[in-house]
Amino acid sequence: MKTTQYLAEVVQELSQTVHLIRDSDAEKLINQILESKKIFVAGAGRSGLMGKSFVMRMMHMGIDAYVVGETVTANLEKDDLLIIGSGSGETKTLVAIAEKAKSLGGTVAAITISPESTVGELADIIVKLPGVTKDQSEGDYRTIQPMGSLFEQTMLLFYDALILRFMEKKNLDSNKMYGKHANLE
Ligand SMILES: O=C([C@H](O)CO)[C@H](O)[C@H](O)COP(=O)(O)O
Repeated sequence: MKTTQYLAEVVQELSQTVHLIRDSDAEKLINQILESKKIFVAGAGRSGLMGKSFVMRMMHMGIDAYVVGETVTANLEKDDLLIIGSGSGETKTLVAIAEKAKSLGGTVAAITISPESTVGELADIIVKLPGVTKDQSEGDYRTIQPMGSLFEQTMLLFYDALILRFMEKKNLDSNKMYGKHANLE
């Protein structure tokens, strides 16, 4: 098959996953972000890369947001929210980070394929995304893509959709947000 035919298949998979996400879950997450003082986003590997792009856009909206593990990341306190993006919900470093956040009195949200996973069990808010886990052992969705690619792509687009919902709620537009874009690049 040609590369563009594969691309069309990927887009087709993504257009189907959209309908399997519950808006009520997304709205709970949005409201919690709006109520929280600081927002932390954690994820490993590719799931972590998607989280980084979400933090960047939150920063553009004026939200006090951090990527867990960066040199300049602030301390998590009681009124803060930790968002963990993990397909499996079993990545060891993320389990430890979720436990630590809970012990500090923070709220934990999980974006995952597996609400019944360890991270899912620790979370106060869960957004279940369709896909299959990286070992392809869990998930109720079939994909032509390797490992957790479908989940990771869905998560990136879900994060971008959350940003649009925020922009609507906070009456922001791209021009206002661009004023906060890095200019030393
Ligand atoms: O990097 C990853 C991998 O390439 C899977 O497709 C994963 O995102 C990383 O290993 C984290 O896994 P999860 O916590 O299960 O998302």
